[in-house]
Amino acid sequence: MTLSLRDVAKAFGPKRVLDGVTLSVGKGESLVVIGGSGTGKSVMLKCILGLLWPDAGSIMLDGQELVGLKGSALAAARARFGMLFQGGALFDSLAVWRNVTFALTAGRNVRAEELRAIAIDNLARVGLGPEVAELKPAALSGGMQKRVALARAIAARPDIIFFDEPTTGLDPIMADVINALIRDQVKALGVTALTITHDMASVRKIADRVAMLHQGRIIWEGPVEALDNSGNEFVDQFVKGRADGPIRMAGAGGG
Ligand SMILES: Nc1ncnc2c1ncn2[C@@H]1O[C@H](COP(=O)(O)OP(=O)(O)OP(=O)(O)O)[C@@H](O)[C@H]1O
Repeated sequence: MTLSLRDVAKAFGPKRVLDGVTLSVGKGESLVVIGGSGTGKSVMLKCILGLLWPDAGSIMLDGQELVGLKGSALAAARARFGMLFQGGALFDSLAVWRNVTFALTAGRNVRAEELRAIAIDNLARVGLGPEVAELKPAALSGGMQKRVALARAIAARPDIIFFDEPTTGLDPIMADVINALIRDQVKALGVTALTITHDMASVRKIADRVAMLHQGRIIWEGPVEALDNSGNEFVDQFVKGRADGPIRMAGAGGG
């Protein structure tokens, strides 16, 4: 599946958050969008998911315009999406296997034993044993919850998966494990992936290609190998995590 944004704009009152975002992700490709806090990464993702409507521009999914879709047409497009949210967003009252297969039951009558088997298969893909299937999310560590959330994101075999800050709240070692699982599963399933993050370790591990959002536009994009020699001073400052440079953050001090 190919996803392409063209001149996408979104403002909240006088505040222009997206100011003409143009970006594509090709079939089977893993694209990571980086950018500082408040640069509009989440707003961009919400526009793609149909949770916000852009003021202008086009978002095409395999040649179909998503902007303006409603009702069953929007639901059909979304059925091709998988998502891993920042907090994992598991349902506390449901056993892990119910969480993993949640999207598979929508409007269909599938036998519990069949769902449990699908859950166990997808849990194995993220390194979790079948005993985890019966537990409630609250009984799991943060790292295990992320694994379950990843199992859920892949269980419906979506055409494209969106990862929203997939390593938030994890220690660096667990973050590396999750990043490796994401990369391996995305490649194994041949799924298209779009990730938003400011975690450079994630970027280096899961990106084929990187795009940087700054002041409402994509100011640089290139293969992950080019990140350290981008020739772009904004990218350079971000990648190296320097307070000093062309990017001025509110509250960061300096001039
Ligand atoms: N519904 C809304 N109404 C008004 N302003 C909004 C709304 N949603 C987002 N914004 C503003 O848009 C800007 C971009 O927010 P967004 O959450 O997309 O940033 P981000 O790049 O995802 O940041 P972070 O990395 O910190 O999550 C912020 O200034 C935010 O306050």
